[in-house]
Amino acid sequence: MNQEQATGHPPRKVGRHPLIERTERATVGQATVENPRMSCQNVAVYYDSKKAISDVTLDIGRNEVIAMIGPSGCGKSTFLRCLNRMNDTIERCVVTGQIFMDGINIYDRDVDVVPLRAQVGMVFQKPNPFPKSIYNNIAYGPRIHGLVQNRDETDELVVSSLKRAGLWSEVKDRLEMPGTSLSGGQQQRLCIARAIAVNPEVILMDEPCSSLDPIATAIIEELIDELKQDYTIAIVTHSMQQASRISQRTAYFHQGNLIEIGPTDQIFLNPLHQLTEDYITGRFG
Ligand SMILES: Nc1ncnc2c1ncn2[C@@H]1O[C@H](COP(=O)(O)OP(=O)(O)OP(=O)(O)O)[C@@H](O)[C@H]1O
Repeated sequence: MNQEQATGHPPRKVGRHPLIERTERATVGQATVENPRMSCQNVAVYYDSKKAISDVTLDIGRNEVIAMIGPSGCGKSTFLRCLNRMNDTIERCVVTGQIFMDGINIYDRDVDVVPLRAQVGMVFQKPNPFPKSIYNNIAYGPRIHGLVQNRDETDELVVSSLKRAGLWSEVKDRLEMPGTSLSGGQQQRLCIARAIAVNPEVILMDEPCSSLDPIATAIIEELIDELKQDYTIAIVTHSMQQASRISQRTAYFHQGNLIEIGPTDQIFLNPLHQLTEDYITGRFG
């Protein structure tokens, strides 16, 4: 009698135990998509001689929310920071491989990281408004990048960015107040509005709700769902419930390897890899 006959279930495609698969590098699932927004090829990251990310090949689709999940220290944030070269700001961090966007490898020597980081914006774990007014938190980036020429254009962009981030009605009467005077959830939406104001194509979010209460979290999740109509969003989250609520694809990382990538429903309901299953069922992590 074979396994399927014995158990009523088809055999797992990758069934060996995680502890004897430590050296396995191949990603299971569909890493490529048609017409990707970004395409990562054999990306590895080192902090000094320590390898934090090994050979990740993964497409980021257009207008999708892609979630990065995995146990603490598996490299989710490190990988996310590769997508807009934020790792360049970390001393002794070296990134190898290629990440293509609009046919250009963003790691090419002549790529200017300033416009890249506008095109691929970032929202951090802890809201980090500038020590400026709500208005100037939004206006600063567009002025620096030459996206606005006068006060009327700036006003218009500030209003539209705050509206898109779902914050306008809450702040329209206090635009001159410091950004830091807002609640944590409002500050995080201000940071999202700030990212939106410089006309990004991709928004990276590194655990954007981890410091927020459930109500503020629900508002941000709703916002992410709306924003995907116009942007691609890559989000690192510790919350599997959050990943399943908001993302269309999920990438599971383990010890610096991209173990599995696939449609979010499949990852949570019918993962292909034993390591993914162990993580989502709470066996470790
Ligand atoms: N600036 C740094 N210098 C040296 N090592 C680092 C640095 N940042 C991260 N690392 C190491 O790289 C590995 C991956 O870390 P990373 O923060 O990317 O993981 P993570 O999955 O996002 O973790 P967490 O879920 O806990 O935030 C870890 O071993 C970590 O200690």
